[in-house]
Amino acid sequence: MTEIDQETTDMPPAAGQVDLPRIERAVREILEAIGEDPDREGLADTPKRVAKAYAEFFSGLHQDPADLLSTTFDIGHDELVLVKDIAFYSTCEHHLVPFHGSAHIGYIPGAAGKVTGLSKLARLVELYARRPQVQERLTTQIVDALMKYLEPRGAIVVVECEHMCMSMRGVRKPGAKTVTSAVRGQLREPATRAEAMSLILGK
Ligand SMILES: Nc1nc2c(ncn2[C@@H]2O[C@H](COP(=O)(O)OP(=O)(O)OP(=O)(O)O)[C@@H](O)[C@H]2O)c(=O)[nH]1
Ligand SMILES: [Zn+2]
Repeated sequence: MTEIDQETTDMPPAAGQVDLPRIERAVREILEAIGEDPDREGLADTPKRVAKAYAEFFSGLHQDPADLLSTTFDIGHDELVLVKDIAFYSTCEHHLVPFHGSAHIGYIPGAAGKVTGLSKLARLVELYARRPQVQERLTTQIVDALMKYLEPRGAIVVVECEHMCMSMRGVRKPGAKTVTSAVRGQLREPATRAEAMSLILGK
């Protein structure tokens, strides 16, 4: 059980703990409900494994973007910074199955000149991906965190994903890609936005 300080974070409410034994009990219950024998050899350790996996899949609930983005530096760069093709896995909050793809993140540093380490942008994607999610919220949470902590002139986030809930079940359309974008500040201006989009989409 991991406790966190909710006061100082902008994490969702009730995100304070992962109760591994409770997940184990629930997984055992699901195995029985689908007509399996949770005590057969191959499944004996499965509830434990799933509990550990879930703690990992949802670890972003217990992380605060402030911890990632509060260390910034000024390197006198006031043009677009773009990191593209940040691969990630997330979990669809409707079906609890994966969706996965790439995020592309760009921002134009603001008057304060705040620039963050490039890896922090990838960590920011992980932080929001490792929660029960929908792609639209993931996209806006990333861009809003950039705006809040880096105070840039503008920011853009484009996310492209395949959703397993559309591939392996339901409508069963493997390969269908969902693209979402969120754009803030100066990057909303047509010329700047077009430049960023052409850099993102020019593979
Ligand atoms: N907008 C959005 N929809 C999503 C996302 N992930 C899954 N969905 C959709 O959420 C919807 C849930 O629809 P429901 O009708 O409540 O659930 P369902 O009966 O399982 O739907 P089907 O997938 O059509 O079988 C589905 O259309 C999913 O494709 C996402 O990230 N964003
Ligand atoms: Zn889904």
